[in-house]
Amino acid sequence: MIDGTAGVSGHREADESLLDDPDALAERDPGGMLRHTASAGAQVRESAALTAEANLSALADEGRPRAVVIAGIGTAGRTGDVLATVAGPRCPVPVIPHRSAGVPGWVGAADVVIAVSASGRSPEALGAAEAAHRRGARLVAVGAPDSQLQSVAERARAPFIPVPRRAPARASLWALTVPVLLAARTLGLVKVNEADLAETAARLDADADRSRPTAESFVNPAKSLALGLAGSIPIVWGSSPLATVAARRFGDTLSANARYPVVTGALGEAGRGRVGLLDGVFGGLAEGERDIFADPEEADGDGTRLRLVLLRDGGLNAEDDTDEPLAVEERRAEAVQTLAERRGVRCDVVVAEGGSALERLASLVAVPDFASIYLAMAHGLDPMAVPAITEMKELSNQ
Ligand SMILES: O=P(O)(O)OC[C@H]1O[C@@H](O)[C@@H](O)[C@@H](O)[C@@H]1O
Repeated sequence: MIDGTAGVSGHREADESLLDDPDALAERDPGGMLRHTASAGAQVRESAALTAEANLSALADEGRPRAVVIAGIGTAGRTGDVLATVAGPRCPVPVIPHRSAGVPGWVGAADVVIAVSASGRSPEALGAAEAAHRRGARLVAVGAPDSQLQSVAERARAPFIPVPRRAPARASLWALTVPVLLAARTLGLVKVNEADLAETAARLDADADRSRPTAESFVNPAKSLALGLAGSIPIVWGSSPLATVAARRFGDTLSANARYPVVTGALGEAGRGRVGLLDGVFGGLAEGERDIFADPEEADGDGTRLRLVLLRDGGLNAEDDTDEPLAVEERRAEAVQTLAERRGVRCDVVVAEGGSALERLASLVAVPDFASIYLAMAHGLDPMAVPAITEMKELSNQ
């Protein structure tokens, strides 16, 4: 056990046996990150109900906006990426996630700003809500009830969707995402229907069940993904725009929960650049030097290696002429798997399931979310405590 300078303690080598010991898991997760993450399906249902109560109909009175800006940081910011991908390339107006304070200079009365903050107090979301109001843009706010964000929304006479704060922002992705999607639906920008929401919630429940702490590693997809990643540098690539949102989300949770460095991105882009990582000192070069007769279970003392996680969409974009043809995405995914295999870089593949874009996204997010928590716990790290983020906020006075 090592004690870090910030009071975080853990061990460098992952201890596999911890993951199959429910008491040890409970002890290492005092804040209940596993429980919060397992509530994803419930978050979808609850947020759908809360959004219905908030009555967004006035939002549509002025018709279709020129553009929609989703303002927020961290997980709140990811909701903008989710909306952009679910709206897809056929969306009639630009959907623009915005992560810095204020709003882009061009935002005006013809636009809609959706300000999102789990705590209801991030300077980015508050600044955007205030700027939207000043400029006469339509505003929708999503976040903690009785927060500063709610006050700004009330002052602006803008709809506010209260999302109860039960967990850290990163374990509230679904609670924050659903109001954003439903606001966009009211504006006529996405086709998310009640069945899509119900099926997405059911998918999240089923994946939470497969990933539950009492399911042992050999049948638990999240535990086996975590153990595969242990001690490696994860490279997470998404085969499509939708899968890339899931890849970036896995980057967020691997960094914050497991405190692993991680490279994430779109496979299309990586294939023209970052795929070169597979040849480097953490990739093919390291694998080439490995003694093929060595016991793979032996402690991995001879260097850190890459581990590729490929999130494959295989979605329903065949008829979508403005999106990349499915066949290209599929060929690229096969190609990178071959490349990794030739270099001895191990690769995990998660394949999306489900009919709607939202459900497919859920199927690529759920198991990796749990894996990031199990990876933290295999190292004896409390997945909830993030002293570096708190310290950063204090030092930068935010
Ligand atoms: O959603 P809010 O509360 O604005 O927080 C936005 C982000 O803030 C950061 O400091 C972290 O806490 C992130 O996990 C979070 O997503």
